[in-house]
Amino acid sequence: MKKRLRRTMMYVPGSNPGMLAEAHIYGADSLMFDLEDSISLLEKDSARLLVYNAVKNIDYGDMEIVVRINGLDSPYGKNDVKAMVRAGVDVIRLPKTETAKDILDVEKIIEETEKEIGMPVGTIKMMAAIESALGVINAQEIAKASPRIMGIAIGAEDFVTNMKTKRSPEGIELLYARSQILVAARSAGIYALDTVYSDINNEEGFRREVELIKQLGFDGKSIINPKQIAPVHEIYAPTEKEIEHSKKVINAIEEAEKKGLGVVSLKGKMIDKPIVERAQRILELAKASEM
Ligand SMILES: CC(=O)SCCNC(=O)CCNC(=O)[C@H](O)C(C)(C)COP(=O)(O)OP(=O)(O)OC[C@H]1O[C@@H](n2cnc3c(N)ncnc32)[C@H](O)[C@@H]1OP(=O)(O)O
Ligand SMILES: O=C([O-])CC(=O)C(=O)O
Ligand SMILES: [Mg+2]
Repeated sequence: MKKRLRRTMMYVPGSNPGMLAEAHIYGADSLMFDLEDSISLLEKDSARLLVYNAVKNIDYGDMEIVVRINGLDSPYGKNDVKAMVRAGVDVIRLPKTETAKDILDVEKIIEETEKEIGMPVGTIKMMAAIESALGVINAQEIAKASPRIMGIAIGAEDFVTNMKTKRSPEGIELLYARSQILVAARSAGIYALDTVYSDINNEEGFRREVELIKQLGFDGKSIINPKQIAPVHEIYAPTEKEIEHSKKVINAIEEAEKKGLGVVSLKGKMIDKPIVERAQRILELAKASEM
């Protein structure tokens, strides 16, 4: 699977033609067209058609196109899946995923549609949003349910509702779910995406949350507004100091390897395999951030 940066995945309501037409100009890493909770029941069918036409006709370039479908327990889910495979989206995101079976049921329709239109089976990737206690408990089986799954995400608004609480600035109510989702994603070797921050004018609060989720280990965040792109990219970018240090680590280990050593010290600190891996990741992120 192509390695991508997924620091920002921006929701775009599928019912808004203006936003669908312009969403790619702001520079998010991925766009996520929504057919689920931002769309009223009256607009479900027209939004599906709008998103289908947008994906078919607008040149989004290299940008990753994700579509959040409605669940198969709704009257819209099956048609959403079929239309989005036909449109040729990169990723179908299933909301409110609770079990591996939820994934397999959607995958079956994806595969049938791929075969119908002569698309190689496996082309369309999947993503699961985990938004309930049951989903969190089953995070590991969800993450491993299919080789199509490129990542899992937490959906905190639904999750806190299910948990009979609400979101706080510190996010203590999300710590267990975030950690569980991260561990599940890492154990499956896939991406982990954090949830939306709804207060779009509170930049300070947003930045605090982004610092927290970066430190926990998330690859990035679902966002809802172009204003949220720059702070995330800025916070995820490695500092000059980190880049310089990482280069020294790589040089030191290369020198050590020439001498047949697996561990060396750099300015009195031990350098071995995990530290080298971290340095490599920082340099990859720096390259991708065009630093
Ligand atoms: C719990 C959940 O399920 S969350 C996921 C579902 N929610 C969503 O998808 C909501 C996505 N976000 C939005 O619809 C909007 O950002 C809103 C309604 C929250 C705020 O909208 P606005 O008040 O218009 O925001 P703002 O004034 O910052 O917009 C500035 C520009 O960015 C555009 N824009 C704003 N949000 C988006 C977006 N998500 N995607 C694309 N373009 C956007 C606006 O159209 C506007 O463009 P213009 O200057 O050409 O007119
Ligand atoms: O994906 C998200 O973060 C938005 C969402 O559905 C939720 O929070 O319930
Ligand atoms: Mg939700």
